Amino acid sequence: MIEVVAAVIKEDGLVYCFKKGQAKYDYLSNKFEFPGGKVEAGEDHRQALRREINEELLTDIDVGEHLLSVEHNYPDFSIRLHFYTCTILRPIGRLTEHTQLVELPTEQLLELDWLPADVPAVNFLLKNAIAQ
Ligand SMILES: Nc1nc2c([nH]c(=O)n2[C@@H]2O[C@H](COP(=O)(O)OP(=O)(O)OP(=O)(O)O)[C@@H](O)[C@H]2O)c(=O)[nH]1
Repeated sequence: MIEVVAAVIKEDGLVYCFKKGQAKYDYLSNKFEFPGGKVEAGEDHRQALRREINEELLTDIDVGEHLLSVEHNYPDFSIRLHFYTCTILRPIGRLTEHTQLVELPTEQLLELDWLPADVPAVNFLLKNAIAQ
């Protein structure tokens, strides 16, 4: 099981959604996801998330509360994906790994084509937004 961390960044009521480019497997390519990546040996989740955001968005974040964790089996590998709310500390420098950034109100998130493992997280955000 691969441990992966992902950042749910919300700014002025909008959620930051990132489109992947071409990936190793077609079923991962060009889908939307939350920025982040694999936890490396010796790192805790928050360290991993800050490192990944430094690399992918060329900026810094504060990692806030843990939202949920989900397990997903892709045809070729399995991940455990941990979502955290994050606050961005300065503007995004540049996208080094994604082809597009879309900022959407929570209610519109399901309009995007998400990685399958992210759909439970999007539903969680929706449910919480409605509950507020
Ligand atoms: N960062 C991130 N990865 C996700 C999400 N949902 C999801 O299924 N994943 C998958 O979890 C793995 C994350 O590892 P990674 O981001 O370090 O992957 P990588 O750079 O090696 O990319 P690659 O495996 O496509 O070459 C990828 O296989 C990615 O497709 C998500 O919301 N954020």
